[in-house]
Formats: sequence, C-alpha cells, structure tokens
Amino acid sequence: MKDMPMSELKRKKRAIILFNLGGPDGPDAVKPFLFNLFNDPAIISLPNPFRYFLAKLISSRRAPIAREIYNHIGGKSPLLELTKDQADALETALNGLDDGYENRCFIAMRYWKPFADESAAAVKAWGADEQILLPLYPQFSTTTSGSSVKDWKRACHKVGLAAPIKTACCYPTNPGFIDASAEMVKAGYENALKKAADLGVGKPRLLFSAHGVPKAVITKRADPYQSQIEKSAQAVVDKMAIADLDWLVCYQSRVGPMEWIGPSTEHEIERAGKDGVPLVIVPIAFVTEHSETLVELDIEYREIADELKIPVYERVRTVCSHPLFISGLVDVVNETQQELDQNGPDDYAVETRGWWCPDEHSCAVAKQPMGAGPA
Ligand SMILES: C=CC1=C(C)c2cc3[nH]c(cc4nc(cc5[nH]c(cc1n2)c(C)c5CCC(=O)O)C(CCC(=O)O)=C4C)c(C)c3C=C
Ligand SMILES: [Fe+2]
Ligand SMILES: [Fe+2]
Repeated sequence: MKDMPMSELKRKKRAIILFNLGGPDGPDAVKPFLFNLFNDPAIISLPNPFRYFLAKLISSRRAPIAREIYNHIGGKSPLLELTKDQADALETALNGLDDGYENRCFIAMRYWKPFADESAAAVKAWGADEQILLPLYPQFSTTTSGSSVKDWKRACHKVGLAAPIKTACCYPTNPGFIDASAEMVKAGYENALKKAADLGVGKPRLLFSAHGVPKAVITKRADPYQSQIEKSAQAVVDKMAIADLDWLVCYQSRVGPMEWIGPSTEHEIERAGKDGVPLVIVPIAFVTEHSETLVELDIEYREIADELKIPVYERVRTVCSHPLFISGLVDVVNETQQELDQNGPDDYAVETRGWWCPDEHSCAVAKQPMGAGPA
C-alpha cells in the first residue's frame, strides 16, 4: 500500500465546471438566447414581471440585428466547440498529474446549451466527490462569473447534487493567462511594427479591448471587473517589456441606452484615425473566439479603421487552448483545491445575502456582499 503509485489508489472524483456565456447554435436559437440573457437579473436588475416583459421586448427587437451578426460566421456561435477543446485540454493536463484525483471537465453555458441543469445532472450521474467551479472569464463580474456560479448552485439544488463546491472566482493576473497573452500580443505587435515600417508610418498603438458593462454595474454593485481588466492589461504590458509602448484599455460591445464604462473601442479607433497611428487590438476579457471577436473586431471595427485610413489594423487572437493558458488553468484548479482543503467549501450563507465575489486572494471586495443581489 505504502509504495503503491497514486494511479493505482482509489482516486477522488473531481468535477471541474467550466462556465461561459454560450451562444446560439443556429438562427432559430438567436431570439431565445437573447431572451435568456436579458431575463437574467444579473444583466437587468428589475423585479419580475417587469424584467420578463422587458426581456421579451428587447430580445424581439435585437434578434434581427444579432442574426445578421451571426450570419457572418455561419449563423451560429463557435463558442461551445472552442470551449470543448479547452475542456479536453484541461482534463488531459489535470489527469496527467496523477495526484490522487480523477478529473472530468463539464461545461455549463449561461444563456444557451448546455445549460446548468443538464450539466449538473451529468455531474451527479458521474458521481463527483467534489466540484471546482472555473469561470472562463479571468476577470470577475457579477454579470458573468457571478451569474453563472449563482445559477449553478440553483441547478445543484434542483437536481440534488450535493458534492462540496469551491469556486475559482477570478484570475486576472494568473501567470499562464498573462504569459500566453503576452506571447500572442508580442507576435501581433511585431507583425504590425513590420507592416508599419514597410509603409513608412510610426509605431503601433495597442488597444486592450474588453467587453463593456453598464457604469451602474461597477458603481452600485462594487463589481471588480473594470479594475481587474486594468490589472490584466498592465500585467501583459509588463511581461512584454517593450520600451515606450503606446497602450490603453477600452470597452466594446455596448448595447442599450444606459451609460457604459469607457472609453469605447470605437472612440479609440476614431482617435487613432485622427492621430494616424497603426493599431493592434487585443481582446483581454475573452479567452475564446466568438461573435464579438470574429464579427465586431474583425469585420465591423476593421471597416471603421479602413474608412479612417488607419494604416495597419492587426487583431490578436484570444488564448483559446494555448498550452500556457491551459497550464495556467491547471494552477487555478490546484490553488482552488488547496482553498477547499484548508478553508472548506463555498459559504452559501454569505452568497445569499447579495452579490458576492468569493475571491480570497486578489480582489479588493473579497468576501464582501456586493450591493443588493437578485432574488
Ligand atoms: C467578459 C465578458 C462579458 C461581459 C462582461 C458581458 C456583459 C454583457 N453582455 C451584454 C449583452 C450581450 N452579450 C452578448 C454576447 C456575448 N457576451 C459575451 C461576454 C460578456 N458579456 C460573450 C462571450 C458573448 C457570446 C457571443 C457569442 O457566443 O457569439 C450578446 C449577444 C450578441 C449580440 O446581440 O450582440 C448581447 C446582447 C450585456 C447587456 C452585458 C452586461 C450587462
Ligand atoms: Fe455580452
Ligand atoms: Fe474576486
């Protein structure tokens, strides 16, 4: 028994739940997907029945625009396929450690299939002993990771899945995420630099473009998203170590009439047009390709850049299954496991009081109720 290799001992069954937003799997799914999104109290914090009717209205109005967006990429989102690749890579890496766990990665999307209910039932059927919740959002927002984690716990309750849970809240400066990003950004920057030199224009400006959120999300919920985005961008810049780099953070994908955080990516593209500088666009809040990178950044914003005669427009791809990113996720799982072993599972009592960022390491608002949460 003493000298038996770990692989021959009975291993704990550990489910790793990967969360992302989800995207329509065909044109017919666009409207119900949008309804699910706008009916989430994390996105529209109105009580029902107001939220329900508003979600019906907005999803009906937005559906034709969104369908047009998805038409550019074959009528559906590639998010699930790319997330499956990440899940496979992470599962292989974790099981290769032979450290006493039998790991299986499950995917739960927030607004389209596979939904939390179906995935929680699969985790229960597999017989998990423990669950690590791993949002595929490096930066915590109540609108993304917070919403997914809350919904997962609801689903666990519904299907009777009682295996202890520990959540990896956020990992904005995780070395694997930053190193993978820095490697890709550096390659994109050098490419743009070469094109700029060939054209006889100046050095490029780097735009770290993150998905925006309404200003009220930051101010009223003390959401750490924006400050974590800035931390990620700064860490990538530090890692790249390029002297006098011209860079800034901006925010894309604004929808609706509310005031959103800024500056907007569109505004910064226009400013670059006025300054006549080449651009390198880096999606810093997404770890997978989808409509907001493949359509918004690659088609819509590129068209604006062309109209403004911006000499170079280089878009850096998201980290997807980059080996450094996957090894970063392995570290996040191991750190979260340590927290589970040392401090016990997530504290439901704290969470039910309101929005809660369960991070214990890098968040200013760790373990604080974050304003009034949804019912
Ligand atoms: C960090 C990631 C994201 C944040 C923060 C976020 C907040 C947020 N999003 C909307 C509205 C929409 N988002 C849509 C798609 C979408 N958003 C993200 C990521 C974040 N959203 C992803 C990964 C996707 C999926 C895209 C895909 O799979 O193709 C959409 C649908 C597309 C469209 O109609 O433009 C909407 C609408 C709000 C209102 C919000 C914060 C309050
Ligand atoms: Fe979004
Ligand atoms: Fe956090």
